[in-house]
Formats: sequence, structure tokens, C-alpha cells
Amino acid sequence: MAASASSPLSVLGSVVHPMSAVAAILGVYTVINAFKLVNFLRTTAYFPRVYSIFQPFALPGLLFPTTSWNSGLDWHWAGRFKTYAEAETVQLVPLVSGISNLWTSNVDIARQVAVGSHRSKWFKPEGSSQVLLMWGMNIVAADGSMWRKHRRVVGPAFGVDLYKLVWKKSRDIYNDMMNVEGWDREGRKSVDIPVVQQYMLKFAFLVIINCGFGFPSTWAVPPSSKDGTMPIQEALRLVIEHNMLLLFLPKWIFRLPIAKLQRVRAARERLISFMHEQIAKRQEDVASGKELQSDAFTMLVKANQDEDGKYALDDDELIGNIFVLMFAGHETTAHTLAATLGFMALHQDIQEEVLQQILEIVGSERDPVSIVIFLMKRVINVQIFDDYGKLDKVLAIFYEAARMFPAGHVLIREASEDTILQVQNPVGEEGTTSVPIQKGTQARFQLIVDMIGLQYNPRYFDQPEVYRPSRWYGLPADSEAFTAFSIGPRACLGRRFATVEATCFLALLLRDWKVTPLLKEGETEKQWGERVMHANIVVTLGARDIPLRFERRPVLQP
Ligand code: HEM
Repeated sequence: MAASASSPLSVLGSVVHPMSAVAAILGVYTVINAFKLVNFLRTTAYFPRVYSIFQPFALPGLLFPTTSWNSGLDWHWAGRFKTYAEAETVQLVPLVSGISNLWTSNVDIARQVAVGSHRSKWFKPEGSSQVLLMWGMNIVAADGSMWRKHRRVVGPAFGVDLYKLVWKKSRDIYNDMMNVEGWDREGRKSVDIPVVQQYMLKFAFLVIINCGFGFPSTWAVPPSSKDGTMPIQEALRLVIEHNMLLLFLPKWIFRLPIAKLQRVRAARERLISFMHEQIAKRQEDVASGKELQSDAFTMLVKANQDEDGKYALDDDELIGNIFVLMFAGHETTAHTLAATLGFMALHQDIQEEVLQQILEIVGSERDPVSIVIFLMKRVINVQIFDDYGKLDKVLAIFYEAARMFPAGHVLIREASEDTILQVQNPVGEEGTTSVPIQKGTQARFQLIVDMIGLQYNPRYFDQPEVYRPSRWYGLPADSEAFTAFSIGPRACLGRRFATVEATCFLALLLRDWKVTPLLKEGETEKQWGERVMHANIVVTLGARDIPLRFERRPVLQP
């Protein structure tokens, strides 16, 4: 008979109460941990130590909110003005459970560890990318020579043809949103949106489906297919929405007679078979030499065909990469767009300045995506993309929001062998200090580039707490002065994709609508800002729910 929680157990002939057994195990665990901790504290400390009960980003600390005693999921946000007051790199020491890690807010250290070269002694630990491996190995999760192989194929998919497509689709989806949501209904003067993130997530999702996957998809709910199968857009939506369930629940759970779970399983199966068909179809298109679509999926298949066998990716890897673009590029862009609109609501002077640039460059009614030309008595629509490079103030409001709310909030790296870090001396002192890093001294050693700490580091930014887009006016494209997309060879591959999408959307929206805060009764704008503009970290970092009012502008002239 199984023992209940309160019934005694027999161990080697003696009767032991289960609670005593648990207490004994906990006792042994605590003593072992205490020994480890004392030993660790006796080692040389090169960096100031910061203490917490549990390790952040791991159980059980994850279960508790960030407080003065627990680091929690957003401890780096809560401590963005305090943690690095003494030094730009600190060692976080969990007292009860978890491993001790270095946290840094210094760009030079980020540059040393985030490189991805085969000569580097730093790699991305597998656990940090587990969530991305569900569909197959991919560029974000891979490391070393495997990463180089993926980058060779995925990199060429990100070219000017893709960016032109993103520019055009962003316009189409914006117009579609206005239409389907009834914003452009005659006589409508304002629209109140309690959570702007919901709109931005849908917008970014549609851009990536159209431009990443190459599946035409619109703001309206997709109609059911005639043959009764699940529409592919619906399958994608379900899979993205329930990604965490698919990842963490065992497969058999999805076979239980629970309609919702079965629907998620059906969506996953539908997508897998569809993706294999799509690869075959695209391979045929490439081989036939006909004009190709410029979405990332098609470009990826083409780049893969161009590789010789040694470097080519297999079908699972192609699918892994297409899906990872969805995860890397959907929430990140949506949260940054939402934060940008939040800042616009708070800074009417900046919104006005940006509006003037939009009017000067695009004008009050012109379409930034196509112009009509008359050629030999024929009317031809020509796609244009020039405005993107000229709307630097629009781009700057997005950049500055990405600085203050860096969606990719940590870069996690591990030392594969003993190595040396060159640590920049404090501000005002020239040179660097060499700090030996011994692999394995603290169980497994990780170095975490704290992207929040970095973006709020006064070494790089005057008044980092102030939203000031003019820091980025006229910044050359891809400049490494802007670090929220990371730096070096493993920097974000989708940086241009995100900025093209954001520039088009923001230019159209701010030209048509004035953004203001949607206040609670009796609330001031300042109180609204203090309530809303705080980080909310789930996987990526965004702001809390942002309530906004959009007021229709009259047609304006520059
Ligand atoms: C505001 C939007 C975005 C932000 C803030 C952002 C940020 C980042 C950061 C910080 C990294 C480095 C991660 C690491 O090394 O651990 C990264 C990598 C990456 N991002 Fe983005 N990202 C954004 C949008 C996008 C988009 C739209 C796409 C694709 C459509 C994308 C695709 C990628 C890929 C493929 C990588 C891995 C590059 C490699 O390891 O070679 N990202 N991103």
C-alpha cells in the first residue's frame, strides 16, 4: 500500500515519519549549500558582490516577485539605477539556491563575449535557447561552427528585396487595420485603446507572416477553408499563442479529450506538413528559374540551394529558422512599437517635431510606398522606398524607445574554458584591467550582459533616464553606437526588418492620428507615465499595458 503524506515509512527496519525524511533531505541540502557558499565567499572577488536569496530566471526565485531579498525576473529593471552604481560589472551571489553569475552593463565586455566566432571562449549555453528549439536547430540557438553554417544561409535572406516587401506590407496592414477596426469610419474623431500592445502584436504578427513566411494574411479573421481544414494563418496563430504549452507539456497531454488542446495539436501537425510542402514548392520555383517572391522563406530556400551540400541546411533546419524569425521578430518589434507610442503620448513636443518631418518628406496625403507614373500613355504604379532613409526622426523615436525598453533584455554567455576578460577601468581612468575567469569555479559560470543596465549606463548616455530621440538623429544605418540590437557578428539579423516596419507604420499613424494618454478619472499625465511606463518581462521585455487615445488630425500641410 502506498504511504500517505502522514503515514510512517519503513527505512532499514526503523519507522521514519515522511515529514522527518523531508526535513532531513532539506537539512543535508542546506548544509551542502552552506559549505559551497562559504568556500565561494573565500575566493578572490574581482567584482563587487550583490546578494540575493535565489538566482534570477530560475526556480524557485521565479515564483516570487522582485523584492529587496529576491532577484526575481525583473531585478535588473528594478535595479537599473542602483546595481552598477559602484562598478559596471557585479557578481550576483544567490544565498540559498542557484549559481553565481557576473552581470555587466559594459559594452566592451559585451563585445568580448557576444562574438560567436569559433576562436571565442564564450558560447551561448544551450538552456538559454531551449525555448527556441521546438521546431528545429536555428540561427538564434546554434553556436560555433553550427551557427556559422546557419548564418551563411539565413543572412542572405535579409536583403533589400525583403526590406521593400516589409515597407509595402507595413503600409497594407496599417490600411487594413484602419479599415477593419473602423478607425477610418466617416465622422470618427477619436479612438480609445485600453491596451495598445494588442494592436501592435497583431500588426507585427501579420508583417512577419506576410514577409517572413510569405503567406498572404489580412487584419480580418481568415475565412474557413472550403475543404474544412484549418486555415494556415489560424494554425500559425494558435501555435504562436500556445508555444509555451507545446514546449513544456508532454505530447500525450495533447491527445486528451480536451477540445482546446486537440486544436493546438491539430494546428501543429497542419503546420508541419504545410511547411514541408512549402519547402518543396519553393525548391521547384527556384529550380525553374521563374521570378521569385521576396519573402524570407523563399530567399532562405534559394540561399540554401546556392550552398554546396556541406553547408546546406536540411528541411528541419529550414523550418527551425523560419519559425525562429517569428519568435525573434514578433514580440520584440510589437513591444518596442507600443513603448514608442507610449512615449509619444507623454512627449507632445517630440511628436510635433516628428510630425513636421513626416509632412516635409512624405507630405500630407502622398503614399510613401508607391507613385503613379505615366509612361507611353500607360499608368504604372512604381514602388518607392526612398522615404525610409529620410525619416530619421521617425526612426529615432523607435530607437530611443528600444533603448529605454530593450526587448532583448539579456545576452547570456558561458565560458567554455579558462579565459581573461579585459575590463575597462572606471570612467576617468584610462586603460583596462585583465581579470582571469576560471571555468567551473562557481559550478557553471555564466556572464550576463544586462541590456537594461547597458542602456541606462551614464558612461554612454547623458541623462539615461530621459527619453530623448535626438540622440539618434542622423545616425548612420547599422551604426554600433546603437546597441539595443546587440553588437558584433551575432548582432540582430532583423534590425533593418524591424526599423523598416516601424518607420513605415509610425509615419502613417502619426500623420493621421495624434497620440495622447488615455487617463483614468482624475489622473494627470505625469501619474499616467509613472503607472504605465514600467517594464513587464515575460520572455521579452515590454512596457505594462499602455492605454492610449488616438485623435484624428485634420489634413495638415508642412
Ligand atoms: C525591436 C526589435 C528587435 C530587437 C530589440 C531585437 C534584439 C535582438 C538582440 C539583442 C539579439 C541578440 C541576442 C543574443 O545574442 O543572445 C537579436 C538577435 C537576433 N534577432 Fe533580433 N531584435 C529585434 C527584431 C528582430 C526581427 C524583426 C527579426 C527577424 C525578422 C530578428 C531576428 C533576429 C535573429 C535571427 C537573431 C540572431 C542573430 C544571430 O545569432 O546570428 N530580430 N535580436
